Amino acid sequence: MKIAVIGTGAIAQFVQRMLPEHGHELAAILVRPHRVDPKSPKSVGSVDDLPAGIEMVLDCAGHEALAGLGPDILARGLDIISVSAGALADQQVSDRLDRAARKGGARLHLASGAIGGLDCLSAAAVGPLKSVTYVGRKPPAGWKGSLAEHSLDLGNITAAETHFQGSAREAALAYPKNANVAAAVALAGVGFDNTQVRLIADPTIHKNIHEVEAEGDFGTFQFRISGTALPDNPRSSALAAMSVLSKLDQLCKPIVL
Ligand SMILES: NC(=O)C1=CN([C@@H]2O[C@H](COP(=O)(O)OP(=O)(O)OC[C@H]3O[C@@H](n4cnc5c(N)ncnc54)[C@H](OP(=O)(O)O)[C@@H]3O)[C@@H](O)[C@H]2O)C=CC1
Ligand SMILES: O=C([O-])CC(=O)C(=O)O
Repeated sequence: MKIAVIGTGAIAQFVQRMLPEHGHELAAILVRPHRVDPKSPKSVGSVDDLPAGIEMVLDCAGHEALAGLGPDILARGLDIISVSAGALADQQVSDRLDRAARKGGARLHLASGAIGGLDCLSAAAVGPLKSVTYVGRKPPAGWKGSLAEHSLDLGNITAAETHFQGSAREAALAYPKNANVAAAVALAGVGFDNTQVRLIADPTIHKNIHEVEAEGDFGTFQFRISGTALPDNPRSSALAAMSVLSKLDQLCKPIVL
């Protein structure tokens, strides 16, 4: 496929690097207008400047990019694969994306991101589900630049500290760079308002640990992943970048899991 990637950060760089190996062509890199690289013909500063023939847009940039650029892209009939599930916690953003996708006959595909087990949760939700809880635990550096800094001295904590407890909607809105997993779990399971979330800064760990527990007519479910962060961003797990490519692969296959 001929691909446009939004962003040039840790996830975007990983995805851009891997595209040829997965049989795709990186045709454009969509950045903020003032970030356009005059030395790179692929660098564009607006949806209008995307070259003809793009078949898929990969949002590797976060909530602001999906909320700001997503509707225009979808309304033009272009599908998006996005890492920014948490942006949908804002009902207005979600409605705008939904309307644009219907108008353009396009689809917004949410990458599973740094978590797994979403297939099990969404099947179990048919049951229905009784409860879903998600606990996100990262080393202090993984919470830099987030709301955690308001309640914790991240550089000096010596034991695990909870800095957020509430619904997935509150988590996703308050932690746009850290709680997309909470949003994905919510969307697969019992929704933004009924998913209970706890976020923890833990100086004793070196991985991003995500745990989900669910209960319902299907039985019980426990999921735990200990994810390696991307070298360029301790906030983001490598699996989140990998999940963009695996979603892209799935969309290209005649037989899908
Ligand atoms: N689903 C999941 O499990 C996960 C999701 N994420 C989401 O992915 C996002 C990106 O992660 P990561 O790559 O590590 O972050 P980085 O901070 O390394 O990179 C973010 C990139 O996105 C660009 N960007 C942000 N907003 C816009 C915009 N409106 N238009 C164009 N470009 C934009 C930034 O450009 P600039 O420098 O100009 O701001 C930068 O190039 C996170 O913010 C988070 O929301 C992250 C981890 C896991
Ligand atoms: O990358 C991770 O481990 C999780 C993350 O940032 C998110 O959920 O937004």
